[in-house]
Amino acid sequence: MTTGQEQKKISTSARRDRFVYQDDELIEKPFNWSQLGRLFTYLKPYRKQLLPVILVGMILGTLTRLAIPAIVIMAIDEAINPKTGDSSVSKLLLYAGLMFVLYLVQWGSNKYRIKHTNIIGQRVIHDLRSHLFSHIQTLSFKFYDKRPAGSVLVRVTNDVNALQDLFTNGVVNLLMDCVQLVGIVIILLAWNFKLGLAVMLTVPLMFLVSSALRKRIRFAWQDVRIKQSRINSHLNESIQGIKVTQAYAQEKDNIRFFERMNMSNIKSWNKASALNQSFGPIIELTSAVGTLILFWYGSYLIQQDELTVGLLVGFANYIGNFWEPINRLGQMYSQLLIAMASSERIFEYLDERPAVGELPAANELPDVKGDVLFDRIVFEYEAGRPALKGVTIDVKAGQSIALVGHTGSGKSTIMNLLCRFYDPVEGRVLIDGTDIRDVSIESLRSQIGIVLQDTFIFSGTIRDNLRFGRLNATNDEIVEAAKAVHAHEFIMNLPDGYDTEVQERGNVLSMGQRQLLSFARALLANPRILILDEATASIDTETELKIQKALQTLLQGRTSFIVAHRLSTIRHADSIVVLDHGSIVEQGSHQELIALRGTYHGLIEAQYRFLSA
Ligand SMILES: Nc1ncnc2c1ncn2[C@@H]1O[C@H](COP(=O)(O)OP(=O)(O)OP(=O)(O)O)[C@@H](O)[C@H]1O
Repeated sequence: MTTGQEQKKISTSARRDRFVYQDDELIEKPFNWSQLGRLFTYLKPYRKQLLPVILVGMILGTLTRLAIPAIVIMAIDEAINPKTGDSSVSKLLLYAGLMFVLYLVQWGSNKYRIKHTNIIGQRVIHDLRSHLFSHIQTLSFKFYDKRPAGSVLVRVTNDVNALQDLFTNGVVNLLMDCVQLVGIVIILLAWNFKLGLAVMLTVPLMFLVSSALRKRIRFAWQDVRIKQSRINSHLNESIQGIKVTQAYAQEKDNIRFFERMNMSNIKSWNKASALNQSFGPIIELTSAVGTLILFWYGSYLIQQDELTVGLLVGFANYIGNFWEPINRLGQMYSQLLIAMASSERIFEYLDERPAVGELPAANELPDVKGDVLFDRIVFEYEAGRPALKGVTIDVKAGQSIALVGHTGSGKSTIMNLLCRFYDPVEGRVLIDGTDIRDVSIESLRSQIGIVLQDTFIFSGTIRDNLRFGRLNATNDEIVEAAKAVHAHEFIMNLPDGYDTEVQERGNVLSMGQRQLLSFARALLANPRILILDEATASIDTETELKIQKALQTLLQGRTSFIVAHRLSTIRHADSIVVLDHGSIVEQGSHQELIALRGTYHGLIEAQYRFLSA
């Protein structure tokens, strides 16, 4: 089946399913040598450590391995069955002693090689994983918008792991086997050209047969990676969405879906593994034919006096050593194919540039006063679907601006642009007259505090989570910030107060408590510009009243943007911007907009009707 057909099959079957994971597709590319070269650049920092491994482990190991059959030949032809003179026990003992020393050297060099290639290999894997992780940390929201978290996870874990074998012993074994093969070929041809050529007749035949297999093996392993990636994506989603799944009693359906994915993964793995194993019999067959030729033609040459018995035994010995590396090279090739499939996926991420880039000469944004201008902003997440259509908002330092409008009208998008999570397609965002694209992202974001709709609580203590706002905040400052937003009380009621451990996403905390924590976090950061996105949506009326006061302190002297559905919370804003389908339809104070009796008035009325219904 062609790759195109396979791709089509995968995407149509995915579309029929309830969950769709389509980010990974089979990639049809020829074996990519430059990619292999790129992979090996990770070995560069370890050149110095590699040199002794190559010299001692590889060359010494290979030389001794090649020398042993030569000693056997000498022992037979000179000590056991010499053409002239009698057999000699002392000579035999000498050769036996020599062989013992060679075996000892071989054992030592192997031990040294295995130990050091493992150490270097693990370091390379560590470097690659760190590089990948730090790279994806810098990628923009746009990158994450398109990919399920599980799929990103697989690349940093499974795909990097898949390179482990290659780097721990693969590379060195590959080189050793190549050197050994070349050595054997030269020795055999030099000893007896005709016999050497005859026993190697089967090699081209073997390559011909196995090359047909290679492409299929590469695709098969790529397919396995894709299946695993989908399993991880689904697993991640299932864990994140377990509450919704259980609330809608969809567990059985989820289990069935997972089972199908799991089964399909096994099938792919079995297929790839079977293809892999088909290398073995090909090698065995060619090896058997080669040995047959050796003894048949070899005995003929002995009869013709062109070969000694010792040389025939030596040939047999070398031939055994000849197929062994070829067999390993075959396995190594499969290993290489697995590694190529994974590295393709790793490099795809490493080549991804942040959609929001930084100019090479980006300056630090100086301490800001807080003037913000959104200047004729046009923005679209996906080409052709504008989320903002020419929005201009002029905010003076210290003002509070409320953004209201129907769901999907573009409120959060405006805030995303202020933080440079995305860049506008047209127009610019200025802070104190400076285009935010001209300054470093870190200096920009460090001066903006955000309380997002989805408050993320990291694994760690409450104190650590608060300190996320400002890493060098003292314990007293943390408590002060928590008190200011009325979080102190509930924190002190937790089993270990500020030292209570919370888990990822803060499951032990209520939504309201999580929001209070993120208020305190923002307060600690003490930014000149503050964004509260739906900040009060999950807080009960009593708590809301409490924090209204705290918010006033929090907002004082800062430029603030409040995105809120609860219109009661934004009454006191200096200006209210009403958005509709990505455009500003009204702007003014609460009183002015009420008097206008337009969209804002309609929103207030609707909310009032809803509350009193
Ligand atoms: N990551 C995204 N990728 C593609 N489209 C998006 C993305 N985020 C938002 N949109 C689209 O952009 C438009 C504006 O979304 P935005 O989140 O700014 O609305 P909002 O006014 O904040 O809505 P809400 O009040 O529901 O939070 C919507 O049509 C939405 O579907």
